[in-house]
Amino acid sequence: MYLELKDISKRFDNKEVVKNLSLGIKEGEILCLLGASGCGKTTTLKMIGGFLRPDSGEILLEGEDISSLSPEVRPVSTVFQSYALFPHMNVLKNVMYGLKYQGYSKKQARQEAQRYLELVDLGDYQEARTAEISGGQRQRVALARALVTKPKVLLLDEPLSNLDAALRVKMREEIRDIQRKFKITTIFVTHDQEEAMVVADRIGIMHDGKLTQVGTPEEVYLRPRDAYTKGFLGRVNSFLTPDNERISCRPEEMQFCEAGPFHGTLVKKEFLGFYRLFYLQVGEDEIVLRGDGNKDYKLGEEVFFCLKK
Ligand SMILES: Nc1ncnc2c1ncn2[C@@H]1O[C@H](COP(=O)(O)OP(=O)(O)OP(=O)(O)O)[C@@H](O)[C@H]1O
Repeated sequence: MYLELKDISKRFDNKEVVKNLSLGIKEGEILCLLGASGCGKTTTLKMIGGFLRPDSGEILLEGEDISSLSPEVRPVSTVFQSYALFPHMNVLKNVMYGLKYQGYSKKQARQEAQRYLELVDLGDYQEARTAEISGGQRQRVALARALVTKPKVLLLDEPLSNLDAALRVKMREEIRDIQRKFKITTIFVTHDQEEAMVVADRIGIMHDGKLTQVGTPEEVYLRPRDAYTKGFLGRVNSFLTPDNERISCRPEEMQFCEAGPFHGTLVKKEFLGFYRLFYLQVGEDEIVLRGDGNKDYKLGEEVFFCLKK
């Protein structure tokens, strides 16, 4: 493995936040760490970036232990949620700043920063102040500043969380394109499962300081190893049959069937264009079924459903 976390742990006060976590990242891949708020994603990323020291365990990059290197000399660049750009500097200076400790002459640093701004399609914005450009452009400046140092690993901590919904969708594709263009080994932290599915080569699901599963988006969604992973990634419908048997399955494994054998009361519905979501109360449980855009049911109606064969 290119980057290896070996049994790393981190505790704050009396709370163990990362617990004997081991993970291997392949060269050139983009791995998403996905998990609910507080599960330890950012702490893990900070240990890889050098901003926190693990209490135990090793971090190996190409076989060498980098755990004791400070962030400035570690061949790892981090883009934080806030981007941490300097508002008093223009775009070019912000990117040049990344090269400050790398022994470049001013002229070389300028040329290199310009080259990277071209690569992220911001060649025309060198003189702009960061306050004058859009959120998506600021994101690309932060990426250029991180990449200009030619790190071996790029760390992205919830990089899209400050953008509005439409821009998030656009930028996640751009990040993916930039990552491919630079073939840079990347770890991307998010709590948004759709974002992880779209961006990642592999996803590591984190829960309570541990990894529950690591695999391709298809593997973790279609073959979740435990109930937490299954419930976290996508939705699980769980309900009691008239024979008191509990059935748990994905919404896409169920359909409306006039003949039953199951039924529930329609309590909520959402029209989403080419499909609708119908929420049914089944005893104490609420489940959701997807119907096509044409077929509608009335609120309060008793509707029948079955499991797909
Ligand atoms: N410097 C610190 N001192 C004390 N506790 C901390 C510190 N940093 C993080 N924690 C705690 O560690 C736990 C994990 O935090 P972390 O930021 O790693 O989670 P996360 O999965 O990234 O969550 P989020 O998605 O909300 O950022 C939380 O309970 C948090 O309060």
